[in-house]
Amino acid sequence: MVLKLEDIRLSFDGFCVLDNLSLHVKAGEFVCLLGPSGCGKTSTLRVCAGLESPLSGRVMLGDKIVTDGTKVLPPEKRHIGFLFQDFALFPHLNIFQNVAFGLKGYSKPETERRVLEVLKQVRMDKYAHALPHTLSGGQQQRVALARALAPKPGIMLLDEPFSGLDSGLRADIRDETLHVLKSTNVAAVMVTHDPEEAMFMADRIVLMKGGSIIQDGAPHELYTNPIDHFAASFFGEINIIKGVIKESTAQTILGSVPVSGFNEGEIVDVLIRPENVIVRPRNDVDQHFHTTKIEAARYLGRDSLLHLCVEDETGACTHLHARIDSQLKPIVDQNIVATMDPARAFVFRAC
Ligand SMILES: Nc1ncnc2c1ncn2[C@@H]1O[C@H](COP(=O)(O)OP(=O)(O)OP(=O)(O)O)[C@@H](O)[C@H]1O
Repeated sequence: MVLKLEDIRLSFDGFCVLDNLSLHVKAGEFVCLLGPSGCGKTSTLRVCAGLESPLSGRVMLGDKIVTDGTKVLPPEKRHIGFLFQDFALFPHLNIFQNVAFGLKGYSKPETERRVLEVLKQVRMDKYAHALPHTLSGGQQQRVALARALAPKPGIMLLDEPFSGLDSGLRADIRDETLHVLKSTNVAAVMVTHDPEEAMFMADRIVLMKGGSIIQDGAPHELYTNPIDHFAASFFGEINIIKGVIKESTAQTILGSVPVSGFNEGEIVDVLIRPENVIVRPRNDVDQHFHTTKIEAARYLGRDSLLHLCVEDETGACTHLHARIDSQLKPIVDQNIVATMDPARAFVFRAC
């Protein structure tokens, strides 16, 4: 393991911010800390960096203990690379000097070789003599990445590094950052509150809430096998409908889902992603399906969003969202049949 956090407890003014948090990161692994604002992502990163003293717990970098309770090795002695939202380049130093700044104990020729090597890696070697203010935001972020990587850190810590960039540039820079980090095989821990960004970047996502880790796994595990309502709904909009347990299935207005561990007759929540609501035109043999109408259809580019009204036996309408291929042309008011793939639905105790 490159990084180990064990049972970290951190509080500010008596308010618990990290509650016995443990996290292990392997060599070359890209881990994203994901969660809503205030859940403790940045605090976790700051504990890794040595910028916070936890009440208890331990941090190890490789086999070295760098935080043991309140004994904290300072950040500059940890051999860690940092990349933050504000690039924090020194305005009076040119790009070469900015990157060379963190290289301690290198001879002059070694410094020159290493600086040009990392600038080349981020495609900024042509700008070695430029001053930071003459570069675009994306170029400055690439220089900041080169500066962080120059001393060959054991691990990189990234705190929302792309959030200051506009959306087109952000996509390019995060793609490039991922490839550069992967090519150097450095382990990385990145904070983000954007689930799409986490899925794009991460080998592993650590989902946090209220100072604790809720779920930890590969992006597809969190998306396809969420542990609870919060984890399921964090990765985008989700339909929540009621189900009744009958003979080991949750029976819903969109069909039944096989389950175990619930009591007969129990009311449960069934969570269905809009892309898992399947619609087709109603025909004569469909009497046993609930009456469903398309109330509105919105073209979103790659897919279309349908607002559906599914009527139950009493005529009450359940409003659901479905995402379908935008090539299909839905007709508003059309009578349809709505079902789902039960293997992609999530059943939880009603809350
Ligand atoms: N220096 C501090 N003093 C007091 N409270 C703090 C301090 N730093 C963080 N907190 C509090 O700790 C909690 C966790 O903050 P943290 O910045 O780690 O959350 P976060 O998940 O990174 O949020 P965001 O996505 O908004 O940055 C918040 O309630 C925050 O107000």
